Amino acid sequence: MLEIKAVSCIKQDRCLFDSLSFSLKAGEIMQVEGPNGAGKTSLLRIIAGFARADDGQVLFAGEDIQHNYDEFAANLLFIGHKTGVNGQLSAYENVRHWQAVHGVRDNGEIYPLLAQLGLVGLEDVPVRTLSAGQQRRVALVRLWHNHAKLWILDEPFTALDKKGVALLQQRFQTHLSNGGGILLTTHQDLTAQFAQLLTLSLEYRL
Ligand SMILES: Nc1ncnc2c1ncn2[C@@H]1O[C@H](COP(=O)(O)OP(=O)(O)OP(=O)(O)O)[C@@H](O)[C@H]1O
Repeated sequence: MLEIKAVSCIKQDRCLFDSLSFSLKAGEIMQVEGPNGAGKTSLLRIIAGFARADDGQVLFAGEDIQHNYDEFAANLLFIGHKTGVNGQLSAYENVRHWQAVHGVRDNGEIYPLLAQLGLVGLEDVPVRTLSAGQQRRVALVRLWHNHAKLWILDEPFTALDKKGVALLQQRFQTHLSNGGGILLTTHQDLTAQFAQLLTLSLEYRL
């Protein structure tokens, strides 16, 4: 699915990583770990094509993502630190917006889905008035409403309570068994839930 070939990244004259190579196959989950400032977010942004590597290549389905970025983007779901939720809109309106972007009509699934995510009674208030964990749950609705094969998630468990964490882990399992791939950063220990977890450790380099 994904192949990272000799990727390097330099920020503020500091080499965060150099000649980094690895691959992620369908059905695999990889956790990128390392101390603050090691370059985890920078790596995810390069793989998503939001930033250019100083050297190296990112391939998706055997093709450099820069050659046909639109096709890669159609297969990618990225949720970063900034969750992409519009705080002025309600949860319902946010989901409608994401659907509209993907040309999907309202098929009556939004309210049941928001209920599944524990947002009953909160569907129609501005998202900015919700708690941090509730706002995160709104952002994560996209994981239930998207057909992207590759998920790149920067700290997706942030602010979630135990039930939220379990719900998200369950969703990951379904995605993996459907042949999806997941690349994520998290301080959550996922080894018990994902026997097949791959780990990439970045060191803080001076
Ligand atoms: N756009 C940028 N311009 C300049 N420096 C940057 C930029 N983005 C990141 N950096 C620097 O690159 C380094 C790595 O940042 P990055 O956010 O990738 O780390 P991280 O491992 O995700 O950290 P954290 O665990 O704190 O989220 C930091 O020292 C940061 O200051």
